[in-house]
Amino acid sequence: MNIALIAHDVKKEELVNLVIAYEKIFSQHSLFATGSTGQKIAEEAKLHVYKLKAGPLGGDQQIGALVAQNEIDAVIFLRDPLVALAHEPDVTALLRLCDVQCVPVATNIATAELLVKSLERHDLAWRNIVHRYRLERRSGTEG
Ligand SMILES: O=C(CO)COP(=O)(O)O
Repeated sequence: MNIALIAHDVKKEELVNLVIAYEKIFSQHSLFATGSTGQKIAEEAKLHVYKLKAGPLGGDQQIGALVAQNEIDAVIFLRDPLVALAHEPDVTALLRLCDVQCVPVATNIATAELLVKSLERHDLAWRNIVHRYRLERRSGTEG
């Protein structure tokens, strides 16, 4: 599965701790992250992360583009709920696209932990079936 990890500054430590605590599970998936979040996870959790741009410089939108292509299977986005950010529209757009594509998204640590445990139980395997079905339909219409 392709998992997107994003955290605002006050939540970065929390996200890194989650990744370290569930390193065994996260190491079985491909991780994508906005710039500074990805940097911190790579350094502290020692896992490979595909790093996109920093959130305020378009990283949220890049993750959103992957979600729109249905290339992300789950998003953990620990937001700072107490401040308004200059790139708030990007955050809202990303969450909207998750709803459009029915991508599971966790915005706090409690839900994030449930999502990680569901990865372990392969609860998201249905997404592979959907991917395969779409690919087959696409190749069927091309041929
Ligand atoms: O701002 C962010 C998400 O909106 C996070 O971006 P960084 O991971 O680059 O700090």
